[in-house]
Formats: sequence, C-alpha cells, structure tokens
Amino acid sequence: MANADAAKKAAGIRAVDFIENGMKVGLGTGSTAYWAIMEIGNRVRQGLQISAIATSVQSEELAREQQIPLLTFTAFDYLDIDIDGADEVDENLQLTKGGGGALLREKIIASASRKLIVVADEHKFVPHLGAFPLPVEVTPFGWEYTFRQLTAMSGRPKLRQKDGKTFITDNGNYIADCNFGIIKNPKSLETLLNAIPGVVENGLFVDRTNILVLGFEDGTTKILSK
Ligand SMILES: O=C[C@H](O)[C@H](O)[C@H](O)COP(=O)(O)O
Repeated sequence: MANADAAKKAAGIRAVDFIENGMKVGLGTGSTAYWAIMEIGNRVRQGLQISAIATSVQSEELAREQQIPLLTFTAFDYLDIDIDGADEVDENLQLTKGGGGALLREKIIASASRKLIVVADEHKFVPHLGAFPLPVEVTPFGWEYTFRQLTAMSGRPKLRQKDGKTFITDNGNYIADCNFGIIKNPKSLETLLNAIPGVVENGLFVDRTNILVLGFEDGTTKILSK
C-alpha cells in the first residue's frame, strides 16, 4: 500500500471510534471516507447497530455492499455524526471539499449532522486554503453566464472534464474548478459564491468541522478539535 493510502486508511478507521450504537450516521465520499465506510461495514457485521445516509451514489453503493442499513431523509430530522474527507483543511478546521464532485450532498448532510468528523491524510493540512482549486457546482442552464460572474470575482473557473466529457455531478450539474489564490476569508467567499443565481453550492465548508482526524504515513493518527 502506498504511504498516502496508509495515512488515509488510518484516519478513516480511527474516525469510526466516534460512532456509538444507535447513531444515525452520514457517510462521506472519496478515498479516505472509503476506509471509514469499510470499517463501519466491519463493525455492523460484528453487531454495531446504526443507520446511515450517503453523500454520493458511489458511497451509497459501497454502503449497500457493506450491508450498512440505509436511511432516507423522510426517516430523520438530524444525524448524530457525519464522517467525511476533505481536499484541504486549515488550522481553523475550515475546509475545501468537492474534489470528487460530491460537495452538494456532502454539505446537505454535514448541515443535517450534529457533529462533523473530517478524515484526511497529513498532506491535506495547510496553513491557508486555496492551493487546491475550489469546486463550485453550477446549473447547466446558463453556465456560461455563471462562469462570467465567477471570472468577474477573479475565480478563473475551469469547466471540469472527465474522460474527455463535461463532468456531471450526482445532481445533474456541472463543476467550475476555481482558482481564487490564497483564500483569506473563507466565510465571506462561501457566502458571495452562493449568492450567484446559477451557483448551487460551493466546496467551502466553514465553521462546520468539530473534529479532524489526521492520518500519517506511518499509520498513526492525530485528533484535532474545535
Ligand atoms: O467530492 C469529494 C469529496 O469532497 C471528498 O471528500 C474530497 O474530495 C476528499 O477526497 P479524498 O479523501 O479522496 O482525497
């Protein structure tokens, strides 16, 4: 296993220790959240009783394979805990997410959760957000106009492509990968972006993280909390 994978695996597995019997759990998306879902599956098969909702079609399929009981939004008012990855985490535990395009469902589920546990390898921990392009989910209708608004904000948007085609999110939208340089005020940028009519959501997760589980390449973990 590559060292970065060992760090992701360590973080994902460690985060599952925060889950207690009877909890309603949000399942994140990506290669770090993958390990948390696999570990939840192990513990469910050993008798842990939880129910869960996934932040992407991919994670939902994995949860089904792992025999994790799944919830729908009609079945709960809130979740106890959400375990999800991040593309960047700063010292105030503010996040950039959406490298895999799952940011909208991830933000809905983070917002529905009493506690957000972020799992990340050590390389994601940065002094300032902004080196990783900020994903912004936009409607296909009028996307060219929306991109002009993002350009006017100095966001230098690029339409995300995958396998030679425009990338489509689980919600049928496009992703603008933006470059705002160093993001000095994530809270204000998050609000300004969501005020553009064609923007559905953006990948800044501000003041949402309760606990960060950082994984290191030697397989150890460190817990940071707010
Ligand atoms: O859209 C994807 C999510 O926000 C992921 O949680 C994020 O990109 C981190 O993914 P990974 O753990 O694979 O680096």
